[in-house]
Amino acid sequence: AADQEAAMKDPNNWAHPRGQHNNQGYSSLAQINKGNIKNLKAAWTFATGVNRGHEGSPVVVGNMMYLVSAFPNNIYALDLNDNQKIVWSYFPKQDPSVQAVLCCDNVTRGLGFGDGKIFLQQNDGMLVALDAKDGKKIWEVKNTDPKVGATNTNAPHVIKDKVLTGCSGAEFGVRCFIAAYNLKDGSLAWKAYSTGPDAETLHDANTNKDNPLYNALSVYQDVNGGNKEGGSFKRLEASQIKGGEKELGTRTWLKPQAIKDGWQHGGGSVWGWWPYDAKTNLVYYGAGNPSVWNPDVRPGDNKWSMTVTARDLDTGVAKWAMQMTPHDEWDYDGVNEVILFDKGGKTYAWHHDRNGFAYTWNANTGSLIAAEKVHPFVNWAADVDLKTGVPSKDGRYSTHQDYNAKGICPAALGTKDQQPAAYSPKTGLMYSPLNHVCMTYEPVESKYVAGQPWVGATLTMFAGPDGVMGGFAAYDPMTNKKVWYNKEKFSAWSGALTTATDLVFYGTLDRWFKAVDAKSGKELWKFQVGSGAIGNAFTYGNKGKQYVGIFSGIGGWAGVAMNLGMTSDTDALGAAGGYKELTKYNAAPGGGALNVFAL
Ligand SMILES: O=C(O)c1cc(C(=O)O)c2c(n1)C(=O)C(=O)c1cc(C(=O)O)[nH]c1-2
Repeated sequence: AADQEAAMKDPNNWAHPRGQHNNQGYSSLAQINKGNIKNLKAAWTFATGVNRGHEGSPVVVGNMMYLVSAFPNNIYALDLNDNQKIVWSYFPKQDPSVQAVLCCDNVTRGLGFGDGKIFLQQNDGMLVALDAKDGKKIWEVKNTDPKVGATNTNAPHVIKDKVLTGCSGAEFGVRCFIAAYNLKDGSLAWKAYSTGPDAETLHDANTNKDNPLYNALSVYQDVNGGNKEGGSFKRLEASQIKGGEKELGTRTWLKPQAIKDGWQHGGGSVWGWWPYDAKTNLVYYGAGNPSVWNPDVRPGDNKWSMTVTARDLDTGVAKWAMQMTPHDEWDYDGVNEVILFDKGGKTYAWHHDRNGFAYTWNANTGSLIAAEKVHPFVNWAADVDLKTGVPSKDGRYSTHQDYNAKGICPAALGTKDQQPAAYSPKTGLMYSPLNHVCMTYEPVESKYVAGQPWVGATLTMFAGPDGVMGGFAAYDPMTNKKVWYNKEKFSAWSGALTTATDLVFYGTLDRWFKAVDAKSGKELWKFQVGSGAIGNAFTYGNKGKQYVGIFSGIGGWAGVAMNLGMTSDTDALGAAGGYKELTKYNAAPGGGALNVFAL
């Protein structure tokens, strides 16, 4: 959309959920710097009145800021030129029962802007276009159906003449997808499923042309019965793999399964942040775990769950797709954001996966340049083969029905979850919030009933070997080697912001909003906000002044147990036990507010 493109050229705006189409979370605003940051003070705050986890960030266009709360997804449009007066508000009517179908708290990750409209993806599946001027509804479409367990938590992404949205529900056996709607009238442009026939995953003869080995029917050999207790999977080497196969979205769901044609309930949720490269017209996104979490009842690689895909924006057809965790045994969703960056005239795509590896691809071809563990505690796999993208699994951490596998690192919520990393073109480094959590994982038998939870595993979580639950680290994306690492008491469940003055901002679950030196990680400033922060740090300019901000409001998977007062170790899929100390830092529940700072 022309107005969105124009807005993104002015660094005073934050017109995209991650600032720009490249998803870097970077701002060229430079008023706040290492010298004066000690003078950074609270400028204004805004309470959303909603006491659940607040993720994402507002969007800012000119003098207007648009923000959305956790369920029921109330929107406020504030005039930054008039003391943040409420110009309009929009309170959608949603059936409260949808809250029971959201797996990991009542979160939403923000709004989209473009074509004079504000786009809201409601938790209940409605995608709504509002007039940015007065909040009047222009169109709405039903994207997902909570009756079958499908919901939405992603921010709508406006790209050219389309708005993209996704699908959550892999804990309910939903067959998820990414969909593109036309900005003008909400008509469907294309929809690409994560599992199923090529005609529905939108793979064609040219998909993975540059890397035919990504199109393998099988990348592991069963050892001692594979899925059976005591069994495991040996990686096939590139020379042993036959590539160029078709229809893998159905053929990698082998039999016998818990449910006939498991791909029809195969998960592959899509709820991250999606970058776009105008040079190639490619949009990138990750798909989540295969349903159900019990791996024994879905033999095979379960494509294209756990996959990063690059699609043509106009047609939706996949240019390339690489599966990161074939035959997932741990819920290592591949949904985490992809970040695009340029180096030496080439564009690369970077992705810190839940499985504990950071991946760098040639953005255009999908060829893998580097894949490394983000932290040495990752133990389920030793390494990743750069030719095939396949990790070598360690049988000691394979999971099997009715067997409680212990000491698996990372835990299901990964070395990073929804919280997006940021890139600085000034330092050439990626900055990633980290979870430092390990788990026990016991797959159990579970029957599919439409609209009911279909998880199929019990887990407990605990701090990793450093004795802390989280951290924050900088990586060189050309090698994925760590440059510096700070420990955090809890997971850093908040998205990062980098600025032209080599500052990196992020929030913590124990209520700090922090700025560190991008070169060294040294802490330069911190402020205590009203509740744990799981939102994304962002910045904007107004009347010559730079502001930085962040939502506070504890929640998400890490905080949902605290919000609901759950205390048994396995509650909230293991988060209740793992994050029980959060109650020492947060008054339950939630506490949604926006916190904004300036010099
Ligand atoms: O499979 C899914 O459909 C699905 C959806 C979501 C979501 O929509 O928030 C999460 C997850 N899975 C998930 O695995 C996960 O770790 C997670 C964390 C969060 C969060 O907001 O903190 N959401 C989700």
